[in-house]
Amino acid sequence: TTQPEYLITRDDIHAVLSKIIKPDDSIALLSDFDGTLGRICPNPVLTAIEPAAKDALEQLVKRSNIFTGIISGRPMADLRKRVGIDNCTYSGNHGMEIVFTNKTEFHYPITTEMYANCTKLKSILMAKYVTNAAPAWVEDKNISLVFHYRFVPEHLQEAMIADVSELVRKYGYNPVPAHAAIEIKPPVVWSKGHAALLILNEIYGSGWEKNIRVIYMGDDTSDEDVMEMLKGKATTFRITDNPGLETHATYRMQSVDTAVFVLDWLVNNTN
Ligand SMILES: O=P(O)(O)OC[C@H]1O[C@H](O[C@H]2O[C@H](CO)[C@@H](O)[C@H](O)[C@H]2O)[C@H](O)[C@@H](O)[C@@H]1O
Repeated sequence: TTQPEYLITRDDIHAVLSKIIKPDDSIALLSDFDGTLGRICPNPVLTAIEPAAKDALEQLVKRSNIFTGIISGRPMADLRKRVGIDNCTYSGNHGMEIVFTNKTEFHYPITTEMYANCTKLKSILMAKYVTNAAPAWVEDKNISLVFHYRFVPEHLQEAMIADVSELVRKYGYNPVPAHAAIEIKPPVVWSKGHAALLILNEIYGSGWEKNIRVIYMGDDTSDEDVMEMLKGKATTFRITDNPGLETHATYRMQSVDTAVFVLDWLVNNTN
């Protein structure tokens, strides 16, 4: 299938943005965090928001015609701390947790059985795969897990991914590929895409797609849910260094630097 345009240069991005956004438009800027506003690094505790992204966001949150929201796989509290900007809506755990600027919170209901399975799954994964020989590790996000395998020798990774995915499915959870990791999500019909729609409906009311310009940027498989669900209602950018990657996004672009360029463009070209 034909894939969307791969925007390489700043001129490419400028040309696209100036076509879709006029200075006085009402804009909803939604973004992913890791790999979009902060660079992917070996350990999630080391990730910080790119200083230029923070500078731009700090200016954008003050604009009355711009709404900003960040939707991440990280737990909400961790995300909020790492971004560190007030007047921004935060959604964590792949959309299952949301906190609006007026402090209203949304939590997708997780059953006791799901919590119990998550705990069981964690201890089985730890016992089976977190060894000196295969230094994988499990990130516990309370209602979801991440199995990180970056430091597992490459020749062991493929079989390990298959085994872990099978085990996750056995416990009714969903394994989703991520950067050197498997995101382990609870069996619920709720994604970053559902969170994006909930946020937009909450902020603007139904029918927002007629008069709000929505932008979404993200770099991972879980961001594809937003790109698919907002098709025709938003302009979405998939960040990837793989020119052959298939995506639901409107455009593809290369890196955190290009995401920062989008933020700076909004600062300089909107009122
Ligand atoms: O939805 P996001 O904001 O993109 O968060 C997705 C996951 O990000 C983190 O893991 C990823 O980034 C780490 C830091 O760069 C990297 O070490 C890891 O390999 C990546 O998978 C985070 O640890 C997860 O909880 C998030 O779900």
